[in-house]
Amino acid sequence: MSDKQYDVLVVGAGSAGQSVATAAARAGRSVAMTEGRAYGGTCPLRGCDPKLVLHAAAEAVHRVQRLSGKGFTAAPGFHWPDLMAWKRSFTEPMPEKARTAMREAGIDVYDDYASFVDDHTLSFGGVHLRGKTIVLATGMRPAPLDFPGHEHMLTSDEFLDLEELPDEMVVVGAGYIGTEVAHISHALGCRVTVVASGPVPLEKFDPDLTDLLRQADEDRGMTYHLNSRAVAVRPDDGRFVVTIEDAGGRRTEIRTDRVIHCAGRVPNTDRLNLEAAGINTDDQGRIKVNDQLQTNLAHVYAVGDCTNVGLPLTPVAGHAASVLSDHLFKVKDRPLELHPTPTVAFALPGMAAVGMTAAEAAASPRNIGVHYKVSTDWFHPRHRNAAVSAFKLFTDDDRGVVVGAHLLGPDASELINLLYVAIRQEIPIRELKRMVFAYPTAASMIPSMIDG
Ligand SMILES: NC(=O)c1ccc[n+]([C@@H]2O[C@H](COP(=O)([O-])OP(=O)(O)OC[C@H]3O[C@@H](n4cnc5c(N)ncnc54)[C@H](O)[C@@H]3O)[C@@H](O)[C@H]2O)c1
Repeated sequence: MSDKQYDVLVVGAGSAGQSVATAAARAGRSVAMTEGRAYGGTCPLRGCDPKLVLHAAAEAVHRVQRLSGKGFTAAPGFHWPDLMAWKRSFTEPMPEKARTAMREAGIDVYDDYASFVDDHTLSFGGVHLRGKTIVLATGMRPAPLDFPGHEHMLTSDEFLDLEELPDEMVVVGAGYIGTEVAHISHALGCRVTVVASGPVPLEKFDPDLTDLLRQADEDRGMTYHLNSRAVAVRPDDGRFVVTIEDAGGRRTEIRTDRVIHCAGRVPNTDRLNLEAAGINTDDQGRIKVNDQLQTNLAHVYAVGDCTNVGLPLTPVAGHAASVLSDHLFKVKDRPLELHPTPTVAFALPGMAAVGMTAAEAAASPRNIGVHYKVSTDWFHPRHRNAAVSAFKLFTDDDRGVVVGAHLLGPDASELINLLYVAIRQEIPIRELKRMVFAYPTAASMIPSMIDG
């Protein structure tokens, strides 16, 4: 028996949930939404925004460090608590702002975790609410770990709230989050050891570029333990000892101030009681949806990081939410357009990729050209005395277009967007080579990136 019925129930007030809820309200639907944590979700509170505030500071210091002896005579003074206060000026207003925006849009807002009672009914905030349509946008969180002492580690969320930057830290995991935490912390003065489960950091990026990044990191004093996993953590006189194990089973102990858990994330689906509704998930617990973001139940949709569609990235969630809103509120049906999706790891320097990967190029039956160069001595990186710069482009030589781009170096995070446009719009290579870009910018390297 439900207390009230709505046209649309939205679970999760991150960017995807807010976007669909607002579109529903604008379309005249009655809407209730609920959020178990603070309104706003990962990107503005525990992800992109606070990370970028820290990264901007780290990048500034890093650039000065690279120019030491080339005009700079001293490292800039740096005070972590001031940076945290600056970060909080972004994060702290967000929950109230987001919650108020939802209420002003006419949405009934709740602050609780929702769980299914039956396929049309959710329980939250002490009530049972029935939705004609239900949208799940619950996001992800740091994966629970099971090795002894894992509770002594700080999650990446907690790293973003540290009151003091430790002198030393061990970063467990070298995906996007581990790499970003490691680079930010190292640039700002922390001695960093990275425990990477694979042969390179950032395994989802191009292996040649990730190896170059690792070499540059080691040259400036970061320590990597590759093909290794953290298997235990124990407190030790105000510090911590991490036990790591390599692929051959050899164990090493590392003593450090803080241990940061960057060992993966899981979808927030376990509290939803999906079984009560009979909603299917994949083997990683992500909600299975079709290309209209519909689950196996016709009236239940899911969007964003909690689904099995697209990379767990903010712009992907934003695009999916907009496609779903148009579909649900009958503006128009349009396809998800997620290929290619540009992606950036905010390392120092940045790593970015879009389109065909090396593995896909090797397996492709097409005539694929590979244009790989270490470009550290090209003008743009050299002006900045970058430690490393490199690119790898894949071209479809029958069609004369770029199909994949992989970048490491200063301004990679911006340059990748131009290459995304080139790939998505299938701009002929002969056109790209004729374009006159502003000089000396990162973009001005594009015509020279493709041989021939
Ligand atoms: N800049 C960005 O766009 C950005 C930033 C952060 C996160 N994200 C998104 O969030 C997702 C999650 O990122 P992530 O970095 O948390 O996860 P990830 O899965 O990319 O990396 C986690 C790594 O930790 C390793 N690992 C697991 N247990 C370990 C252990 N005991 N010891 C050592 N290593 C261990 C895993 O093998 C994996 O390589 C990414 O796929 C990305 O899409 C994107």
